[in-house]
Amino acid sequence: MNGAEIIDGKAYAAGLRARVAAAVPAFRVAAGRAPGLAVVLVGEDPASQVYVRSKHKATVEAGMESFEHRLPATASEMELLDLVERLNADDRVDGILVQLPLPSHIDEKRVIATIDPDKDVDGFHVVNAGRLAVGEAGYVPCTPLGCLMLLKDRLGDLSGLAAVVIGRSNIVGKPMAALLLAENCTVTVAHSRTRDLADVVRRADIVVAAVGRPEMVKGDWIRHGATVIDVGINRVPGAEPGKTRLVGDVAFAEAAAVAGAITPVPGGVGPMTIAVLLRNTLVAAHRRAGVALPEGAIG
Ligand SMILES: Nc1nc2c(c(=O)[nH]1)N[C@@H](CN(C=O)c1ccc(C(=O)N[C@@H](CCC(=O)O)C(=O)O)cc1)CN2
Repeated sequence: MNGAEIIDGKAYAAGLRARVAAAVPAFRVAAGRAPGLAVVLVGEDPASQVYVRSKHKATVEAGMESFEHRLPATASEMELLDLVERLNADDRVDGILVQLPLPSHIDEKRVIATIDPDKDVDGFHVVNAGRLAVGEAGYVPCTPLGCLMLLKDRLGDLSGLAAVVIGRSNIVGKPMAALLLAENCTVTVAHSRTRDLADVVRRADIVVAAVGRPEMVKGDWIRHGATVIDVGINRVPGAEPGKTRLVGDVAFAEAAAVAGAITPVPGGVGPMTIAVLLRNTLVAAHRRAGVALPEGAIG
């Protein structure tokens, strides 16, 4: 029996995008310009092209200015670094995002390190990772911040809850753990070397799965009533030859039978990524222009 509440990330993301859009006109009046987001795509990765197009559309729909830069897959690291430096110096640009993954000849760390931390709306720069670790205001990576918003929307106060984050990437696992710790959860970060992973997960009130392995987390790993956030987006062969379908890192049907609430894939965490990007860009625009963002404007 499927007993879990299905957490509708698509609906929550639509609400957040509407709140961001509603706050833009007041910023335009106060600053005399729109918030600006620059997105850089290197190469022709099909999924990245879709995400960058969606970011442009969402930015324009929110009333912000979108600066899209596309470089060929053959672009040198130096060309990309020069572009990032130009965006750092451009006053119309509040947020800079370099779409990942980058072609293998480009050093991702070097590119991220070149972005001005105060325009780093992806929250990937070590300065922002450090700010998050010590509880200072900065920019938090969009996917984990989106997960936290969904958790707080369902559970309210997270204090004292046992949370397990499966995966320790710099982009999701580590910032997710820092965010949950800041909410006074007791946090365990599990990974490929964790022993008795199923038992570790069974103790959790909150499970965040971010490993990138299709349906790895089984239903009998989930504690009755737990809240399950599935960050995985894995394309696997579909029922018909030549077709594919998306699945998460959690075996959805099994887990939904025991969980209290669970995010679906698609339609769970994924749509939050772009909504939080707009939220971070709005925050960056206010900070850079020295304009106060009204309390509670974007939740
Ligand atoms: N610089 C960055 N690069 C990448 C990031 C990022 O946050 N910053 N995240 C991902 C890709 N991504 C945004 O860039 C992203 C991934 C997924 C979705 C989404 O809405 N997914 C849908 C399903 C989409 C589909 O059908 O394929 C869902 O889960 O419902 C949005 C954005 C890597 N790169």
